[in-house]
Amino acid sequence: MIQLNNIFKWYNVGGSRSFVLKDINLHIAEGEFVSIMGPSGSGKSTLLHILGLLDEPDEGEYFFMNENVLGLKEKQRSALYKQHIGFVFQAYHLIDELTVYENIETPLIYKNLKSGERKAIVGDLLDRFGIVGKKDLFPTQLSGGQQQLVGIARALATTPKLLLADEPTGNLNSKQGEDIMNLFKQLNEEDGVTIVQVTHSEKNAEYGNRIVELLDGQVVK
Ligand SMILES: Nc1ncnc2c1ncn2[C@@H]1O[C@H](COP(=O)(O)OP(=O)(O)OP(=O)(O)O)[C@@H](O)[C@H]1O
Repeated sequence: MIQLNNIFKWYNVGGSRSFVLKDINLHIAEGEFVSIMGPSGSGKSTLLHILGLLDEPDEGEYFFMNENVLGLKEKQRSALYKQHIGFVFQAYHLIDELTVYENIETPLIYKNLKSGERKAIVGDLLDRFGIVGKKDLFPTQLSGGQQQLVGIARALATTPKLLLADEPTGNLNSKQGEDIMNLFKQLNEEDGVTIVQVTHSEKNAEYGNRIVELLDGQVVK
């Protein structure tokens, strides 16, 4: 599903290159549940954003579902994202002016689904996540755990093949974190969703089946 070849990412700082990712080679097969670990600043989020087509490397190749992603035009890349990828952010990134229902519905509007279809999908997700009673509330009226559930429901609305999550439990208490990890495990095992998460937690990493360890922008394990 994912093949990264010799990926480099750098920023120009004070006239010289400051490398964030150095020669990353990574293969992730469909159906895997991978955890990216490593110290702060090692490049985990940058790598996840590149995998999610939200950022681009400065050098290297990225094949996602056999497409040479870096050769694509912005419009094609965004179409690929909308069709196959769901992204869950640590800080939820919900739209405060929209209700829970509308937040989950947003990616479906971008996908040009008809109102009736959108309604059915959002209804199912609200049900599955046990938040039917919250559908007319705004994000600020929810707890952190509930907001993250909405973030995950929104990421899953388009039934992505690949779910990317950047510290999805970072702002949650341990019970909420466990619930989300169990949900990821279930999505991976029962629905076949490929998952890549960034985590600082060994315990969370154990829910997956493989750990990729980054150190100073390089894969060390
Ligand atoms: N716009 C930028 N200009 C310069 N350096 C940047 C920029 N964006 C990110 N970096 C640097 O890239 C490095 C990697 O950042 P990244 O967020 O990928 O690390 P991380 O491993 O996810 O860290 P954390 O665990 O703290 O979230 C950091 O040292 C950061 O300072």
